Amino acid sequence: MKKIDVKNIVVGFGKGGKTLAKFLSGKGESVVIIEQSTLMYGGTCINIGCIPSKFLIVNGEKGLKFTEAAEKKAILTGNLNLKNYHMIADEATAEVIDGKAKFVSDHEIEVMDSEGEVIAQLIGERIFINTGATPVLPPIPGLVDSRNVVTSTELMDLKQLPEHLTIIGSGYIGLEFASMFASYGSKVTVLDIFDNFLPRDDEDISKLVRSDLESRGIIFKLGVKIDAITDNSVEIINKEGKKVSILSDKILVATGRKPNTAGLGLENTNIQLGQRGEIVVNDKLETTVQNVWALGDVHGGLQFTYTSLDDFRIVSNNLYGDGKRSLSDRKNVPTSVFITPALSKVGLNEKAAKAAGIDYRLFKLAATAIPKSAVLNQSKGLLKALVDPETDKILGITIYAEESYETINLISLAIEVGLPYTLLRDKIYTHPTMTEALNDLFAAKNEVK
Ligand SMILES: Cc1cc2nc3c(=O)[nH]c(=O)nc-3n(C[C@H](O)[C@H](O)[C@H](O)COP(=O)(O)OP(=O)(O)OC[C@H]3O[C@@H](n4cnc5c(N)ncnc54)[C@H](O)[C@@H]3O)c2cc1C
Ligand SMILES: NC(=O)c1ccc[n+]([C@@H]2O[C@H](COP(=O)([O-])OP(=O)(O)OC[C@H]3O[C@@H](n4cnc5c(N)ncnc54)[C@H](O)[C@@H]3O)[C@@H](O)[C@H]2O)c1
Repeated sequence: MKKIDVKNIVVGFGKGGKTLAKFLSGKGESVVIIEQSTLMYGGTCINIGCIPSKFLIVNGEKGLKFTEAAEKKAILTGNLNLKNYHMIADEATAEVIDGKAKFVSDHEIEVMDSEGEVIAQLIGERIFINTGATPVLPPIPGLVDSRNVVTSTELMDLKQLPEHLTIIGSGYIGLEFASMFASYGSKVTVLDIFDNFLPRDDEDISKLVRSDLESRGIIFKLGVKIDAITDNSVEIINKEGKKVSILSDKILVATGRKPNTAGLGLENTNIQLGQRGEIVVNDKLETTVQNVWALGDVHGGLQFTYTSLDDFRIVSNNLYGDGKRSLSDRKNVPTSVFITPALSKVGLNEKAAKAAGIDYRLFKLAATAIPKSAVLNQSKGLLKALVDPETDKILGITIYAEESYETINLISLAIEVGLPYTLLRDKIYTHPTMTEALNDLFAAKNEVK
């Protein structure tokens, strides 16, 4: 068994952790990164999250057969996994240890192999926890016993397209996978305990998204109680109190992801957990134990690859920069749900502005007015922007339109630096692009009075 005394231990090969491991080894410091699964070098995003799901979404839209797309996806993730492994393992002062990490005290960690055998004992001057999140499995009778219940990870690895896919949860994963599998030809039903579809979006946007998804054959049953799951059906009680059985050859559970701290041995430390099992951190991502930090999904809050990457910026800035970067700087984080077309947002929408009592001017444009929509043969969608009546600064935007996942980053920057909307309205953009919609969106004729 190895005994290692090292300056830096990174627990989990996630986005924030691997970027930090590379950064620290680049400074010539000793770093050990511990990863429990060889299939997960590089973390959730590249192996079982963003990249494979977006690859399948894009290829479904292009009309590829599911089995062919799934095979190509496996090659892509395999290559990325290997590249990520070498990115750290090839560094002179870094080492990758395969196994599950468990704290035995504040700065001591044991690593176990798949049989639970301890294969290494480590003492780290600094420890960075980056263990991500795992799917929440609601206590629905039959859920754990059904042979056909899957998480997003297993669903993406199927060899055959399910004929009837039922999805429990209408959040990010639920909607992206509904859109994806509808493209491949599955009959998709989406269930949610809440009746309120896309509860944080403006009503005109959420109604439009729902009717567009329904027009592609996706069935929504919202505000339902899921009574039981069998091998081939989901039994629900609908809003009218009637029992309904939904034929399903696969059932995707997409009811949220919780911080992954199970088995990490935090009970052997002074690292505090919050009410939802998240590692409690301060504004600089320090845990309640000195020289132990937490990055990414495991500390609660937003669950995105790009926020985990930003956690790396906070930690590295505090270790080696001016120490000024913190979680409170994280404002106007853009988001995109990769349905077809994509739903992207940054800053305030009408709902949030009204709730906060913030005055706004509203601009609205149907995506059909954008020339590039015709080029892409996708004219569905709606753009809404809120502007401060006093300063002309943009308060927020919702873009439900093709390629909004690109355009949103420009608006996020405009909000960050406080540009007036007139600058975006009058800027020269290349043509034909979805971004040039900003010329039109902010035109006087599109202000809603
Ligand atoms: C299907 C899906 C699609 C998604 N799509 C997007 C998207 O389009 N855009 C986006 O920004 N986000 C997306 N996300 C969310 C995003 O993937 C996560 O927020 C992000 O990957 C979290 O990264 P992380 O740094 O917290 O850790 P992770 O990347 O989750 O890495 C944690 C690592 O720690 C390892 N680990 C856990 N416990 C231990 C232990 N005890 N010992 C050793 N190793 C351990 C795990 O095996 C894992 O490799 C998606 C997620 C899913 C599931
Ligand atoms: N494009 C992206 O950036 C992207 C894509 C996928 C995932 N993600 C990240 O992954 C996280 C997890 O995604 P998710 O979709 O699992 O969670 P989510 O929180 O986005 O949605 C969960 C949904 O499940 C519903 N739900 C909860 N319990 C239920 C129950 N018992 N029965 C029926 N419905 C129930 C909720 O009402 C909600 O609509 C997201 O929050 C997001 O941060 C991001």
